[in-house]
Amino acid sequence: MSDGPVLHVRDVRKRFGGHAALDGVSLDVHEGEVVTVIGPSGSGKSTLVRCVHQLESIDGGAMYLDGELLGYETHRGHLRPLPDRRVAAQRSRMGMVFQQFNLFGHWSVLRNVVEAQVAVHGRDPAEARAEALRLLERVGLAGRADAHPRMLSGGQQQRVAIARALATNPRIMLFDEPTSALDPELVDEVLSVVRDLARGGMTMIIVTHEMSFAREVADRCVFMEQGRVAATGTPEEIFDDPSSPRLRAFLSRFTGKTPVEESTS
Ligand SMILES: Nc1ncnc2c1ncn2[C@@H]1O[C@H](COP(=O)(O)OP(=O)(O)OP(=O)(O)O)[C@@H](O)[C@H]1O
Repeated sequence: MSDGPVLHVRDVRKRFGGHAALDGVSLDVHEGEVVTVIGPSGSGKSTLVRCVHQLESIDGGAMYLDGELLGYETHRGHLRPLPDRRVAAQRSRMGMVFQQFNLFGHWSVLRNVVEAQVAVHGRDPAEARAEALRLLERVGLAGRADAHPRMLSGGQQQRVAIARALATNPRIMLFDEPTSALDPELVDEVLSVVRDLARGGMTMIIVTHEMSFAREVADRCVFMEQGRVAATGTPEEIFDDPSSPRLRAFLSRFTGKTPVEESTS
């Protein structure tokens, strides 16, 4: 572990065909910090966390976890991609929660939370089971350990996914719109688990369209637009005193307030 940020993202670029999904994104996330990422559809929010989790390769820039370069190593003075098993090891130091839960449907809830601990971290199965039960308790699902995911509501499935992501004791949690696939009445139960993690000092990046939550839970908020970080600041700076007209216009969609027209942008 280094004294620097847990996650350091420097000038990261990602293209899909001719389109720049990330156009030079830089971001530091420090120990215990909660960073929420907001912005219009297609602005690159999901791509950013997917690149950090190495589900997408990057075309430029660099990312470091605890000072260690992600996805590449230096070999004879040149960078080369890391072998898959080392990518997997780096990935296992981050917990990712997806919009669509991505649980294994043929496994019980308990096994979903146990398996990565045993397979990736080589944890003793009995220890992994005890840890999984502790985490299921933490997300309010200790009583559903033997259920299969299809027997659970979307909100419950997402809480299992959070428990699973926590089970490998990650340095950082990455949430990619964790409530977007949920019926409105199930959103709060998931947000309250994320809120508890924030209070507990977990380092997190949360991509979300839930504006009041993005404000409430964040130490720092990032507004993305067209593959760039268009604004970053404290929740007060972003939500109460938005510096750019485009940020104001974006926020007005959620508050219903009309932004003040300005000639420059
Ligand atoms: N696998 C892919 N192949 C091609 N284009 C992609 C791919 N993934 C993302 N993109 C494009 O990259 C851009 C950024 O997408 P991304 O999903 O990161 O945006 P977002 O801000 O998360 O949007 P949303 O809020 O709708 O989820 C979009 O133009 C999108 O169409």
